[in-house]
Amino acid sequence: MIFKFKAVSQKTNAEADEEVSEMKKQTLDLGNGSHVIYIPRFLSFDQSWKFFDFLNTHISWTRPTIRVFGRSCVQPRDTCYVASPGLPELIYSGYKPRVYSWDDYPLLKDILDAVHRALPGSRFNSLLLNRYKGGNDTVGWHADDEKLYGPTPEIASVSFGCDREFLLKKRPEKSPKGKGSDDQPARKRLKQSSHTDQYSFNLKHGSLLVMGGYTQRDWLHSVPKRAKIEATRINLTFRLVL
Ligand SMILES: O=C(O)CCC(=O)C(=O)O
Ligand SMILES: [Fe+2]
Repeated sequence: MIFKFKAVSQKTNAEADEEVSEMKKQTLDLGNGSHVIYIPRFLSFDQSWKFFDFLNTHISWTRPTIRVFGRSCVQPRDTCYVASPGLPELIYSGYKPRVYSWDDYPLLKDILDAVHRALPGSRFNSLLLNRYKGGNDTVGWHADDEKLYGPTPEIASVSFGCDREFLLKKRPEKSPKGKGSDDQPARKRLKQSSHTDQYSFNLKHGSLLVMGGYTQRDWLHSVPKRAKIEATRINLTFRLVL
């Protein structure tokens, strides 16, 4: 069944429930209390292009200098940060983004409302936007495990524009001293870390991906470079700052 995103307006609870139940939802249990939900057609194709055009043109994008492994470098993607007033400040990779308000971009509030309707019981109050202007733009392996999100952050990621691959890989397990996996033969280690330790999603235009439970503690994610891609992708990650 296909989820159709109609006008962004107030809906009755019954209408909202119907919308959510019409969406094709795939859940992936990553084990040990981590999971991912993927809804490929969260927003309709046409509506999503309207959102893309608006965001591409009107968001106040910046490409900041960040610090990675002790070195300064230009972040390989554009970014913008929106949050409700009075929340603790976000700092990542030594960079403290300027905070825009939801009132600066009412359309983002509409997308937030649609996310809330799709995920009853979840709440988000901040949003990190990323724009990848072609396949050289990327986000390296990381977890969104900043303290301000608490121990089990839920992150709702909406994508527009060009499809990009999104990878999830298990963090290497910390082994107790002296009993590390280094003691095992290489062949056995390889076997153990082979199958379900990495997943790939092709994040489609108008899709919603949700990372929940302990995903930020136990897994890393990335959007790798893709030399042949020239088109732009915009990604919105909604988060709850506690
Ligand atoms: O672009 C994406 O799909 C992921 C972005 C991301 O991981 C982040 O902003 O922390
Ligand atoms: Fe992330």
